[in-house]
Amino acid sequence: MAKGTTEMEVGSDGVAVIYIANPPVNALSIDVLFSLKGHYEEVLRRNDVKAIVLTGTGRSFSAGLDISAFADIRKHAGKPSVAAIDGPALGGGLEISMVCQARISTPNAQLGLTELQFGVIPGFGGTQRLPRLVGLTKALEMMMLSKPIKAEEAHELGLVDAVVSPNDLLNNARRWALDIYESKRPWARALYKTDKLESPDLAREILNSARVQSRKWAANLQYPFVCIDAVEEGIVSGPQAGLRKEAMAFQELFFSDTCKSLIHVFFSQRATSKQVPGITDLGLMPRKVSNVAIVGGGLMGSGIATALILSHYPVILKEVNEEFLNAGIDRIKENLQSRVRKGKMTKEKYDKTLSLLTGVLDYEKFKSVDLAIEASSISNYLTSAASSKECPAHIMPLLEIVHTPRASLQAVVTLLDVGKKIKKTPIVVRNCTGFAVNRMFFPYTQAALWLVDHGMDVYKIDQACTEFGMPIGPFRMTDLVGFGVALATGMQHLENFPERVYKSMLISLMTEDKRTGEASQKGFYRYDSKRKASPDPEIMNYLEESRRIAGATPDPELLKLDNSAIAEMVLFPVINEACRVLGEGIAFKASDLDIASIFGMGFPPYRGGIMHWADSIGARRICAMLSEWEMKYGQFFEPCSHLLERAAEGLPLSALATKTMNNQAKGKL
Ligand SMILES: C[C@@H](O)CC(=O)SCCNC(=O)CCNC(=O)[C@H](O)C(C)(C)COP(=O)(O)OP(=O)(O)OC[C@H]1O[C@@H](n2cnc3c(N)ncnc32)[C@H](O)[C@@H]1OP(=O)(O)O
Repeated sequence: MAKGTTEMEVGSDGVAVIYIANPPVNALSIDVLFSLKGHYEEVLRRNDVKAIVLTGTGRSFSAGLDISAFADIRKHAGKPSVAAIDGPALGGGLEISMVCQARISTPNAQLGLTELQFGVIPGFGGTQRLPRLVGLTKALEMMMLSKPIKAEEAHELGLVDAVVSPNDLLNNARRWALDIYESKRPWARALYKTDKLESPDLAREILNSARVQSRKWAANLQYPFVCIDAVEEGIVSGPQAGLRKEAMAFQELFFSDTCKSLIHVFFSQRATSKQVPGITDLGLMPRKVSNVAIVGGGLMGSGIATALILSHYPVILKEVNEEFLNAGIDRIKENLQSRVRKGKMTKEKYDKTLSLLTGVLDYEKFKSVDLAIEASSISNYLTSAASSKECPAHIMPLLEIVHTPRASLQAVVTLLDVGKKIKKTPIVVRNCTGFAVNRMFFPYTQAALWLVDHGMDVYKIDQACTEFGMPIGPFRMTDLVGFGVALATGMQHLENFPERVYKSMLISLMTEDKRTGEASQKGFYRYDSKRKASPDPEIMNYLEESRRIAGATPDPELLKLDNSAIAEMVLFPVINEACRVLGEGIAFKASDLDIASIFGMGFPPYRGGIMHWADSIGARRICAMLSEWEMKYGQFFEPCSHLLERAAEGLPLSALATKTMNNQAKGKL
């Protein structure tokens, strides 16, 4: 079935208006592009058509290439085209508008070449036209950051020729197109503009600076550098050469694993709140939430309160006594003041936001709230919103909504809506120790401690994990969260999963000597006053004592492992635990765990998330490696049934195994 099309109407003024019609965002599917090509060929043949306006149906010009398709577009000469832009014009959407001779937009247009968020580069001429319309520096910034700009800035830069009201958009564009047709306005062709381009020497400096910047955030990635190379080719050898380099590079990148992974993340992130079986498919609508009450003003509660008042929700914060309440309010003030210090918030906005907060010591005002969130340990009668304890809730992009048996489905649907409104990515999980993120990643530190007790170097393990793409290694992370949290979390898991907790004494030994992580300026690393971490030779004493207590002897085989193999030995147990979380029904779908791993633990998005990455390796290989390690080193590595079943059947980890399907059919699950 065709996915989208273009529609055309020719007015008595001789202007053909072509509408891109592929709701909801007018993505450029193959059907749309072929239809667009057909309409352009038709208007070039028609004598009653003097000029063309290209626009989108609904409130979107176009969100760019339909990222499940690949297409090509040819430039059209002969009759002037003007793009009439309302809403997003992103990726290929902006690119086809730059092929037009002019662009008219409404004030709420968003214009950007956002392809790098999918691991590709602009493929419809954007690497050549955007620099020539807005200058090299701004063009590189927009492409590297995948960050759209608003109409006003686009107009100042010359990307948009006029900004008009939505009601005047089409008529303005028609008039503009006719003016070009009647030679009252220039026939502009962005591809050959040069007035915005910097001098060759300055351009070379700008391009190299972009490469240096990209190395800081994209050390493991190729596509940002491929984009810069395509831009440079056009500057050095001319726009046609640049187009050729861009087209070849785009095709190669579009079929890469990185692109597939990033597209998977894009759709999975949107699916976390839309496809929750047994919850979002019941026709329940989110209740209107005008104000929220929070029980508990600790790190979690004050973070949630901060996120809510930043999104303009009035919040009632309840604590057990004046001291705790003031402490909670002070945490929230500090969270806001930090934004003021960083220039993200004005003093006026600070005052206005803080005025939304009311502190109470009883439940009297709870009678008038629409939503209550418990962020302490009082009960599971309410919907408990928790995220990884290592990061304040207003910073954490992930919101784990714990669907306890007593939490109403209505409350969950409403919290999903509130979660998105406070700019979080919500996932629904069932209740268990550590919910999804902390449970899945508990083995991250455990496996690392096991490797260290068997002779491996602490800093080599961290380096192997950061080379894999994790933001920080397990030991640097343990220093960051603090040994108190690490020990408390360890106790929780030991109580609930004793058969698969590795009992290392290393952290306890260090804690006895007041080595408790970054806060004490020494843990696995030593920290200077600016929190810069350096390896600390003093930990050797603790390592030797820990190895002695563990009765572990250094394994020569382990010490030969390269960094890629070390990362697998740390992360395959994480995959194993993720499979348990999925198999036990704690998580509703594998893609939710992908999003949880990325947004909750910084798992590299360009690998698609923990389960997507696991499926790129295959259940069979992961199972075989874990089984081999279990034979050699013990139960910590024992593959779970979810993994074993899929390995046996050669299924992806996200698939329902035959046994599971049969059990469900018998009502056993
Ligand atoms: C030719 C080359 O240059 C390559 C390209 O063009 S690559 C594509 C570049 N495009 C983008 O980066 C834009 C991606 N989309 C967005 O940023 C946002 O969707 C939006 C700003 C356009 C709209 O945001 P919002 O209003 O929040 O709505 P959603 O994000 O939820 O999107 C609504 C549904 O549309 C689907 N969708 C969005 N963009 C695309 C796309 N490019 N291709 C296919 N589908 C797209 C999205 O998944 C939502 O679908 P759902 O089923 O409703 O969940």
